[in-house]
Amino acid sequence: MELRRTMLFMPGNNPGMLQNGGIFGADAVILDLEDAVAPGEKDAARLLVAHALGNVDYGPSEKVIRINPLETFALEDIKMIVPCRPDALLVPKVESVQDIQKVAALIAASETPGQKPVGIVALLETPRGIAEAYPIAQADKRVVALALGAEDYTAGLGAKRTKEGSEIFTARTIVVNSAAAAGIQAIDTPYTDASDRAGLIQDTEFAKQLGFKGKLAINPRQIDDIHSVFNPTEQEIAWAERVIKAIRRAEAEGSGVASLDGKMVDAPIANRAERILHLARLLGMIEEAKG
Ligand SMILES: CC(C)(COP(=O)(O)OP(=O)(O)OC[C@H]1O[C@@H](n2cnc3c(N)ncnc32)[C@H](O)[C@@H]1OP(=O)(O)O)[C@@H](O)C(=O)NCCC(=O)NCCSC(=O)C[C@@](O)(CC(=O)O)C(=O)O
Ligand SMILES: [Mg+2]
Repeated sequence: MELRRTMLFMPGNNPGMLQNGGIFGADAVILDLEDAVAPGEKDAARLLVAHALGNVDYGPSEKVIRINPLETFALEDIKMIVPCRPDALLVPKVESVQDIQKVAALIAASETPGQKPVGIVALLETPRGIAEAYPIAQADKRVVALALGAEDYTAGLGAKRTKEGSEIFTARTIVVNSAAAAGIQAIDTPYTDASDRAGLIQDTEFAKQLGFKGKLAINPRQIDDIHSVFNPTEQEIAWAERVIKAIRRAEAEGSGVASLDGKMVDAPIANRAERILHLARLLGMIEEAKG
C-alpha cells in the first residue's frame, strides 16, 4: 500500500505553488481543480495542471488531481487529466456507489493503452457521503482511500466547526471503519489553521489514534509535523520487535499466546506490531531482515 501520511493541496491556478509542490516531501501532492479554483478560471487551471503533470518533477510524491464534482466539470477534467498519467483522482463530494462507478467508467474511457490504472480517492464531505461510506469504499477496485472533508461536511450538517472537533467525531469513526472494512486507507480532514502547530499536532495525534493513516495538508509547514505523528517512534518499533519475538517463541512451543512484561500478547497484538514494523520498513527506519 502507498504511504499517504500527507497529501498536500495546491491550487491548480497557482503556477508558483504547482512548480514548487514537489520539494516539500509530501507523500502525495493534490493539484486542485475544485474549490481552490474560481468557476471562471477552471479552463485555465485545467491546462496549467495538465502542463504541470507533464513537466514538473514531483519526485516520489504520488500525483493526485482533485477534479470537480460530476454535475459540474468532472467530464472535462477527466478527459484532459487522465491521459497525463496522474496516479489518482481525488473525487469531491462523493455520495453514492453510482458516483464512483460513473467516474471509474470515465477514467477507463480516457486511459491510454499501457497506462498504470488511475486510482480514486473518494472525498466524503456531505452527510449523505458519510452515510454511504462503506458502499462507496468498496464500489470499485480503483478506490484506494477514503478522505474526510470536514469543512463542507459540517456546513452540510449545520454544525458549528470547533478546534477540538467533537462535531466530526462520528464522521471520523465512520470513515475509518468503512475504509478498514474495505481494506483501504482513511485520510483525515485538513487542519485549516496553518499557523497553529500545537493544534495541528494534537488533531493529527487524535486522527492517528482513531485509525487514520494520513491527513490532508494545505501548507508545506504542516508536512513534517504530520509525518512525525504518523511515523512509528523508536519505542513503538522496539516494542513491536519484542512482541514478534515473544509470539514466535510461543508459537514454537505450540501456543498462540505469550506474556511480555506481564501483559498478554496474542494474534491481534502481533498484527498491530506487524503493522508498525511494516511502516518502519517502508520508511527505511529498520531493515528488511529485522522484522
Ligand atoms: C493556507 C494558505 C492560504 C496560507 O498562505 P500563506 O501565505 O500564509 O502561506 P505561507 O506559509 O506564508 O507560504 C510560504 C511559501 O509556501 C508556499 N506555499 C504555501 N502553501 C502552499 C501549498 N499548499 N503548496 C505549495 N506551496 C505552498 C507559498 O507560495 C510560499 O512560497 P514562497 O512565496 O516561494 O515563499 C496557503 O498555504 C494555501 O493557499 N494553501 C492551499 C489552500 C488550498 O489548496 N485549499 C483548498 C484545498 S483544502 C479543501 O478544499 C478541503 C476541503 O475539501 C475540506 C472540506 O471540505 O472540509 C474543503 O472544501 O475545505
Ligand atoms: Mg470541500
